[in-house]
Amino acid sequence: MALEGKVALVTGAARGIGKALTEILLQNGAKVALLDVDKNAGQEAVSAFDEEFGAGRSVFCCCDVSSEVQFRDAFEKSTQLFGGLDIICNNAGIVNESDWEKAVAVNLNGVIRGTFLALELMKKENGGRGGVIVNIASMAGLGPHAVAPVYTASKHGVVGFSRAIAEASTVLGYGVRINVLCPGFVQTTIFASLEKDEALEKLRNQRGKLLESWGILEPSDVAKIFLRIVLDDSSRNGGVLVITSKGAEYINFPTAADVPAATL
Ligand SMILES: NC(=O)c1ccc[n+]([C@@H]2O[C@H](COP(=O)([O-])OP(=O)(O)OC[C@H]3O[C@@H](n4cnc5c(N)ncnc54)[C@H](O)[C@@H]3O)[C@@H](O)[C@H]2O)c1
Ligand SMILES: CCCCC[C@H](O)CC\C=C/C=C/C=C/[C@@H](O)[C@@H](O)CCCC(=O)O
Repeated sequence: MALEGKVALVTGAARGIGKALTEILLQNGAKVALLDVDKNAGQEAVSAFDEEFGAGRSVFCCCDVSSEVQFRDAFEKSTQLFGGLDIICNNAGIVNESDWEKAVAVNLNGVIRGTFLALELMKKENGGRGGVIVNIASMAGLGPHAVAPVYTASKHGVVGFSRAIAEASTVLGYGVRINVLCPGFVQTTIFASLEKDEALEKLRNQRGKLLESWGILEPSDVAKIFLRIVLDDSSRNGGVLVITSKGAEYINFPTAADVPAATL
C-alpha cells in the first residue's frame, strides 16, 4: 500500500514505539491520528510533528484504549477529520503485574477493541475500502517472560486473536490484512520501568541472558519493519514477525498436519 494520501491511526502514539511508527508514516506521506492516554505528551508530539511535516498532517485524540466510549469516539473524530482510515496500529501497552486486570484491559482488550472498530469501518461488506491492521505484541507473545507472566498472557492473546481474525478476514473477504509484530527488547519507558522493580531480582539473570542474545532495539528499528509490512501488499495476512537486533522474520506456527496421531 503506497502511503501518499492514506490515513493511519496509531494507539499509544505519544512516545516510544508508537511515536516512531507515527513519524515513519508521516515521513512517507500519510496523515496520522495519534491516540494516547497521556494528554500532555500527545499534544507535544503533535506540535513537534506540525513543525516537521506541516500543520494538519497529524491530530491528537486523548483516549484510553480500555474505554469503549473513548476509543469509538476517537475513531469517529479521526474518520470525520481525515475522511476515512486505511491503516490501524494497535500499539498501546503497559507492564503492570500487580494491577494485572488493568494490564489485560489495555494490552489485550484494547487490541481486540481497536481491531473490531477498525474492521467495522474498513471491511468491504460494510462498504469500507479495506486496509491494513498491525497489532503490536512482543517476544513475550511467543514464549514465557518469567518476570512478567500477565504481560506474557496478554501478548499471547494478541497473537492468537490477530491470527484468528486474519483467517476470518480471508475467509469472509473483508479486504483487510492483519499482521502482528513481536519485537524483542526496545529502549523505551516500558523497558526502563521493569528495571526499577526490586522484587524481580531473582529473575534478572534469565532476562539478562535474553538481552545478551537479542540486543536492544531502538523504536526506529521497529518502525522500519512496520513500514515494510504496511507497504508490502504481498505480506502474509495473519503473518507474525519477530524483530530482534539480528533482523525480522516470520514465525512458522504448527499446522493441523503437525498434530501427532493420538496414541491411547
Ligand atoms: N519496549 C519494549 O521492550 C517492547 C518490546 C516488545 C513490544 N513492546 C510493546 O510495544 C508497545 C509500545 O510500548 P513502548 O515500549 O513504546 O512503551 P512506552 O511506555 O514508551 O509507550 C507506550 C505508550 O502507550 C500509552 N498508553 C498506555 N496505556 C494506554 C491506554 N490505556 N490507552 C492509550 N494509550 C496508552 C502511553 O501513554 C505511552 O505513550 C506496547 O504494546 C509494548 O507492549 C514493547
Ligand atoms: C522466535 C521465538 C521466540 C520465543 C520466545 C522465547 O521462547 C521466550 C520469550 C521470553 C521473553 C520475552 C521477553 C520479551 C520482552 C520484550 O518484548 C518486552 O515486551 C518486555 C517488556 C518488559 C521488560 O522490560 O522485560
